[in-house]
Order: sequence, then C-alpha cells, then structure tokens
Amino acid sequence: MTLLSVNLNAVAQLRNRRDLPWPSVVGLARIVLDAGASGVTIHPRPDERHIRRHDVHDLADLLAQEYPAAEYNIEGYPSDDFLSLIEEVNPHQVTLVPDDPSQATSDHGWDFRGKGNFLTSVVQKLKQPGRRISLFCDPDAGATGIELAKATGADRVELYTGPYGGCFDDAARAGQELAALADTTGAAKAAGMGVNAGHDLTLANLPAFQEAVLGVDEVSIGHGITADALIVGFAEAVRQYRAVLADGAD
Ligand SMILES: CC(=O)[C@@H](O)[C@H](O)COP(=O)(O)O
Ligand SMILES: NCC(=O)COP(=O)(O)O
Repeated sequence: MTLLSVNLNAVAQLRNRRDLPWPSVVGLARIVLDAGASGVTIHPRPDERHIRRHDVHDLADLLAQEYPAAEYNIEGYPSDDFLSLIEEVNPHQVTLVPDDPSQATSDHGWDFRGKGNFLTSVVQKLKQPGRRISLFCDPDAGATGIELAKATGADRVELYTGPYGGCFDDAARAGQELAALADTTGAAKAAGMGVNAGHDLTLANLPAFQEAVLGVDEVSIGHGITADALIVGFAEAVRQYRAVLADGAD
C-alpha cells in the first residue's frame, strides 16, 4: 500500500498570518497521525514563510516522544543551513529539492546530469543508518534520469506530480502525464530505487494516479488535503461557534 505523509507547510502558513500559536503545527501533526497518516512532511524554506526553525524541532520532539513509528520527512535545497538543521533533528527521510530561495513553490526536479557530482557528495554527507535520502525528480526523467539518480547513492526519487495536478481540466494531457510518471516509476523500481510522489495531488486526481502509477511507496500531500480539511471541517466549526453564541446571554 502507498503510505501517506501529510505536508504541514500550509498549516504553518495559515498560523503565520497572525502572531498567535494557532492553528498549531504540532497539534495538527497529532491529528493527522492519529487519523492514520504514516508520517509528516515539511519543507522549511529560507524565508520561513511557513515552517519556522522551531517547528522543525517541535515536530522532531513530538515524533520521538509520542509517535516513534511515524516517519519524519524533511524536504529542501541542501544549503549549509538546511544541512545543519538535518543534523540537529535527524529525520527518517531527507528529500533534496533543487529550489532556489526565491521560488514560490517547487516546480521541477533535479538536473541529474548537471548536478550529479554535487548530489553525490550531499547524499554521501547525509546518508546514515536509519535515514533515507530521496531526490526530487521530473515526471519524465525516464530510465536515463533514474540511472543518474541511482548513481548518486540516493535510496529513492520523489516524482514531481505538479504537471499532472495541473491537468485537472484536461483529461488527454493527464493521460500523457500519467504515462510519463508510470514509465519513470517502472525505471526506478527496476533500478532498485524506492519511489515517492507529490505536489498537487488531491482526492480528485489520486484514484487515476493510483491506477496508472504502480509501486509508489509514499505520497506526500499538503495543499490539497488542507483545502479538503477546510471543506469537511468548516460546517462543524460553524456549528460549534453558533452553539457558544446560543449559550450566551442576549
Ligand atoms: C517538494 C515539493 O513537492 C513541494 O510540494 C513542497 O514541499 C511544497 O512547498 P510549498 O508548500 O512551499 O509550496
Ligand atoms: N512533496 C510534496 C509535498 O510534500 C506536498 O505538496 P502539495 O500537496 O502541498 O502540493
């Protein structure tokens, strides 16, 4: 079965609208893990627009103390700062992403040919028992890209599913994207690599993805699941606020 790691970036971004501690990133981590998620994912960006440095530590403490079986996946560009954060909290999985600090969000995988030597040295630095290294990978990397990714010593690739997610109104293009994702997944599996996937996966596009792309070990989902949580949770929140108001004096 494909495991679900819930990305908490969007929760942190909502919290950061105010100088207040809610919604709590740790509190939501508890909720998603109690609900059956296999782990949590964060992508601390240099500008701390969502995940802040203390969140990285707070989540590490939560998992160590209350959820020893849950996986902690930290994504990011391997800057010196990022690498020292990884050493401080020692997550189960590090996903290296080629984002520059100005990027609005992740929008491509690694250039495995151009950055092969760099990635090999970073993977060597990060690898240790009990820690998996995954590399963000374009959906159409194919067998050639996978061969280069494997040569870095990484354990897994994470397929960038943004282009597939962007096809919500174009079934023909979605089919092409799924074929590329399935092809790259097949190549990774044949090479003995694990496969993760993520970016813009949703309740609506996940079933076709599951059917077409076989053997995916883990998906990480944040934006879509947060949007759905608002939809399934807003009505109940309104009921609870109205109940409080109804109890008050007129
Ligand atoms: C690496 C990846 O796939 C991204 O989904 C990323 O974690 C999202 O980052 P933002 O939440 O900053 O858009
Ligand atoms: N690695 C992808 C991820 O963590 C979540 O991406 P998104 O669902 O927020 O687009």
